[in-house]
Amino acid sequence: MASSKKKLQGLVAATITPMTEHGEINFSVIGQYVDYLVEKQGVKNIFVNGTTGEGLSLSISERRRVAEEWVTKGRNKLDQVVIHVGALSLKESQELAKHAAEIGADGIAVIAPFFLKPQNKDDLTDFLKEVAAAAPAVPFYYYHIPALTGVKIRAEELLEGIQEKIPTFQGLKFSDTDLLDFGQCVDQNRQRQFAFLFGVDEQLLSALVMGATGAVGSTYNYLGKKTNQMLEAFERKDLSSALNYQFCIQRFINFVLKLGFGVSQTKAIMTLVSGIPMGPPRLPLQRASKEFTDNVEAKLKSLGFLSIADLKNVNLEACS
Ligand SMILES: CC(=O)N[C@H](C=O)[C@@H](O)[C@H](O)[C@H](O)CO
Ligand SMILES: CC(=O)C(=O)O
Repeated sequence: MASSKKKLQGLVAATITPMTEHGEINFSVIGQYVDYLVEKQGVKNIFVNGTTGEGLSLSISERRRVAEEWVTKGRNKLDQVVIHVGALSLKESQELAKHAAEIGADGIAVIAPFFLKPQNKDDLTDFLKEVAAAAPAVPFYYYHIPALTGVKIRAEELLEGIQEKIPTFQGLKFSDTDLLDFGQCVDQNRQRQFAFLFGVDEQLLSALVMGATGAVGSTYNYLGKKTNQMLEAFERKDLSSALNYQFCIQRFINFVLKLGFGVSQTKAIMTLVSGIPMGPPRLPLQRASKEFTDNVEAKLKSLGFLSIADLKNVNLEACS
């Protein structure tokens, strides 16, 4: 087990859950997937069973087995493995939190319950506190993703006094475009050693300026290397290069967003770029179309994200 005390920083890939053509989890490629992230993308942290991993579409027993496989295959290769253990049922969430602790995960994260919803900050804190208490030695992260949960309680408000309620509270994964809220999370907690992990990949540079300490996202599976270049440029205060990288990443994300982008498309893109079969998503999601994949392939090549050796008649707009 990696040390749980060190701060989670840099890029964190939100892992895809690979599936077979029959919709079963394809555990056999997870080892390869770890090596790909580390060796080809320079990404050494992962966020398992979240949005991209279709965590809420898996059964509890599947979620346990997926978490185990990532922890096992990531041993001595990855820096940190964070498991998303959010669920609608507090009991299930606690079971998953306890399990994550048993298998030696480096952190757990929880979204707001999104069917019967918490009405205010105190309701949400009470829920999170009970989950965190099931894994009292594991760093705890709140996963703020209001567009998907429909729970719009501001993160800045939630963070106020949270360490008194949740002693293991370690940070926030902020998947929203409200940079006022994000900035205030950072500003009001400067004395604390929280991790502020931004989750909107196309806007990461703005969040770095606001004080993000790292980022969790789906695109770091295949744009990790490019995004790491942006982080390095930002680190050495070369903002003009950092902006070039961000614009380059934006050109790609903007392109796929217009085509219709979500978890299914992430699976298709990762299959294309890594060569590791991610398989189809699970219902209610439908597999990405062949047309989408073809379009993306051409775009990736024109941006220089994929080899152009076998591509003809492409208008190159490669990013340096
Ligand atoms: C809603 C969603 O899945 N957000 C992801 C993580 O939070 C991001 O990584 C996005 O996929 C990415 O920023 C592209 O919009
Ligand atoms: C993107 C992200 O963080 C997730 O898949 O949960």
